[in-house]
Amino acid sequence: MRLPEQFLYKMKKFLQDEYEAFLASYQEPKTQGIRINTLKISVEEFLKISPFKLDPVPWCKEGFYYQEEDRPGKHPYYHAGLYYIQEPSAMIPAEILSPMAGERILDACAAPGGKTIQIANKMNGMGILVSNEINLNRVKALIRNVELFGVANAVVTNVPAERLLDYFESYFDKILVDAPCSGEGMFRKDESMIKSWEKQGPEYYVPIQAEILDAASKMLRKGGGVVYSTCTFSAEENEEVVETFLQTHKDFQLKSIDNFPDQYIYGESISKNINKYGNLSMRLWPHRIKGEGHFAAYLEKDNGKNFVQADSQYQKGVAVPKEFQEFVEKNLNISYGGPFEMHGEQLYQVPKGLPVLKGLKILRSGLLLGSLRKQRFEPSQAMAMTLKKTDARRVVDFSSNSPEVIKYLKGETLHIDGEKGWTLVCVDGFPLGWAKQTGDLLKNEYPVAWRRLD
Ligand SMILES: C[S@@+](CC[C@H](N)C(=O)[O-])C[C@H]1O[C@@H](n2cnc3c(N)ncnc32)[C@H](O)[C@@H]1O
Repeated sequence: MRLPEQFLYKMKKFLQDEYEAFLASYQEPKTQGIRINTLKISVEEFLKISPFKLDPVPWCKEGFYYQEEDRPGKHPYYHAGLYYIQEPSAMIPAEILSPMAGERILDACAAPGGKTIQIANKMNGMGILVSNEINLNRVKALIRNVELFGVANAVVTNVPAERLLDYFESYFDKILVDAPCSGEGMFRKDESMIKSWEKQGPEYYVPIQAEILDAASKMLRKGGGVVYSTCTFSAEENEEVVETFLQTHKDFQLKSIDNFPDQYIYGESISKNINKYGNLSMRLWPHRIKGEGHFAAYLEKDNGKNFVQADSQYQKGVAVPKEFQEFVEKNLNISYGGPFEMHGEQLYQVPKGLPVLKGLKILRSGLLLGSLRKQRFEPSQAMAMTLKKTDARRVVDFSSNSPEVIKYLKGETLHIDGEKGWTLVCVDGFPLGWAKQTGDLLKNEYPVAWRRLD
């Protein structure tokens, strides 16, 4: 791997006696991890059925390293949303943010969604999660992940994070700014990042990072907190962004990050080499830990106002459509409470307490339940992925090593007898998607875009 000269020069100056160890880390294989999706299964239960040998990630109790030869993305449990594949050091920002059930959280730069899913796990379906991404292609991956991992309380928006300020001033309890960055911590994982760094290095990203962080500061309520994180090593994009922010935002202070062992997080020799904020922020270095590297800092707002909005201004829902009611009565063992919204022919269950979002580019307004077509309700894949096996009246449950499960994931029709109607297809008790039973055929309703090709 050919690392840019200018990058190496800066790292040598920065890391001093740790530089050689840092450089040697590029000879090591990249680290790979999964994080258990606790919206679907507890860590303890997953460990009982795990098809992989797993070693714990020290800073995230749901995170585990897997072995190089394993392919977790191919296993049916991945398609059931039981775990997210995530680089282990990328698990740290959401741990520091520490979102809780019932809070209002913004993930300002969210695609492809690893941290959004982690935040949603911690919120356990309660509260409001706004997941925003500027890039239309990347936001598609974000939506897919929100749906695959069974997140029901996320509103997915597709605007520059700064634009959200028009709608959410002083609204959020916590915000994650996992900022676009020069990606120096990605070189080992993805060599194409080296070329991109050569075109757009730290100086390109600093003003963008500052602007997003400034907008985030105004969307936070009094007493709220923003975690600023990057997957790059340059001090310009990390401690210096934080320092400039604190100089211009006197109502914020850096909160020390506790509960994480410092000796392998930043270390004496490095922190004395950066500004006074170095000691309060967190650095994961690839030569000190098993991970590709990350930066995170928690900025707390000790002033400002709380979001107050008259009830009349809250979004108005629609009455529950009778086609949906009929679907629920015929096919499910559960019921749904509102508020509901219709967008075109799509029916959503929206999280309670959103402000009026007229004019905002929203791609998902909470849980997409399905579509009303020709006076019939068709349930969505997103809905299937939020259900439990026991929630559906008709279920076909395959074992993870049965050939049928792969056939289903490839979109094939299956020859199976059963009671006519919508049927939830599961693997070892975990939903994968819908099928329609007609006579001795199970007609596949797994979305075309999700189907396995191999
Ligand atoms: C480091 S990545 C986010 C990774 C994501 N948090 C995760 O865990 O999967 C940064 C993202 O910010 C997006 N981005 C860049 N500028 C933005 C802006 N002004 N507002 C919102 N998102 C932005 C990029 O397209 C990119 O997807």
